[in-house]
Amino acid sequence: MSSTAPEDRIIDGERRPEDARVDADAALRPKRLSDFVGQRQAKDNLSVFVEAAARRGQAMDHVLFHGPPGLGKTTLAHIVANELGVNFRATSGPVITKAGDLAALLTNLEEKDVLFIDEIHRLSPAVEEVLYPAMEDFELDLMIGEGPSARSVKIDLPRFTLIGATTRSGLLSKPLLDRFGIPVRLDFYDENELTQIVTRGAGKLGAEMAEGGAREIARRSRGTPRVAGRLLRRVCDVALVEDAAIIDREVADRALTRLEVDTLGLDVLDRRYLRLIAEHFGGGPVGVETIAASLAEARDAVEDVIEPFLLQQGLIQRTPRGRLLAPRAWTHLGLQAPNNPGQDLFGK
Ligand SMILES: Nc1ncnc2c1ncn2[C@@H]1O[C@H](COP(=O)(O)OP(=O)(O)OP(=O)(O)O)[C@@H](O)[C@H]1O
Ligand SMILES: [Mg+2]
Repeated sequence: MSSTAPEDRIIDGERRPEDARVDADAALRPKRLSDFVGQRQAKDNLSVFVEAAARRGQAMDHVLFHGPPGLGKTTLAHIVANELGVNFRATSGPVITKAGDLAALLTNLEEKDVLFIDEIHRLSPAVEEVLYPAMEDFELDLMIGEGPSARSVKIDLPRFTLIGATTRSGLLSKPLLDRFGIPVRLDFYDENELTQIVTRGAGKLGAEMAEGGAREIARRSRGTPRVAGRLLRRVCDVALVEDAAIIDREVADRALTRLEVDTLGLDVLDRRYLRLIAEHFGGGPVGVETIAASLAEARDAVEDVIEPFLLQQGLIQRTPRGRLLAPRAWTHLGLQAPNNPGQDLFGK
């Protein structure tokens, strides 16, 4: 059995080094809310808050973007700063190791600026402590010195907007969560939205794309724009080598099949996950620890990278006793479900 590390998968939404160029590519990344496809509710809300802030002439309330990787959290953070017409300063949870690092960032902000903290669930508790009064009262409480001579000083900060992003909002402490006035959850995109994104992306890459080709790529992109962008580039490569003048459904299908991305957008690792539960655990329920160990993957990777899409697609279910294969997964694998499927479904 070939072992595909999560970071090697073409269809995982997680950011990879090769994406850096494209993610950061100013031409590909939508810059205005109106260019941003999908996430209708998030966009509607944000546009109201942006306008209200502009009318009041004040900093916008703090925003938390949460949801699976590659759905547009960083993109939206840039867009918000852009729409507000303010500076965008970016950092990330693991980079801020000391309270002083955060203090330095905060004191360098200008009035109404956006401070973006990616992977905000990875802030250390000591750094979080500094963040609370900064978010709430725009004050910095710093301890200077150590031991008996230590004293605390308060520094006023400009009113700023903190934008946090996380794939794991469950790991955020309650006090931190409570300080975000505008929590925004991003969800997987539907096929039409991704078709639009692929079509637009093909235009920017200068590729001839038929509607059927765009739709085929969209269908197999796991509801994730980053995956759509990645598949698009690979399909374009194949089309180039094949001398295909236009990318239609057949060209896209051939290319994606060659990349082992199946009709639901599942790859080798997803199918291994599903087969494992089907063939070794009779369809489940089986605990996530057991699954992770059997796949030789980290539990985090299983929960954050593999499962969200399988759950969203109704291929698996989460029960108190573990993961259970849904009827759709049996059909997709071309396997017969056991006679008493789902006997645990009703919490017996
Ligand atoms: N709605 C969208 N329309 C067009 N392109 C999009 C959209 N959302 C995301 N993208 C593109 O998908 C890629 C990933 O987006 P982004 O980096 O914002 O995701 P993310 O949610 O921050 O991911 P991560 O959790 O890994 O940080 C980028 O190339 C971005 O341009
Ligand atoms: Mg991001």
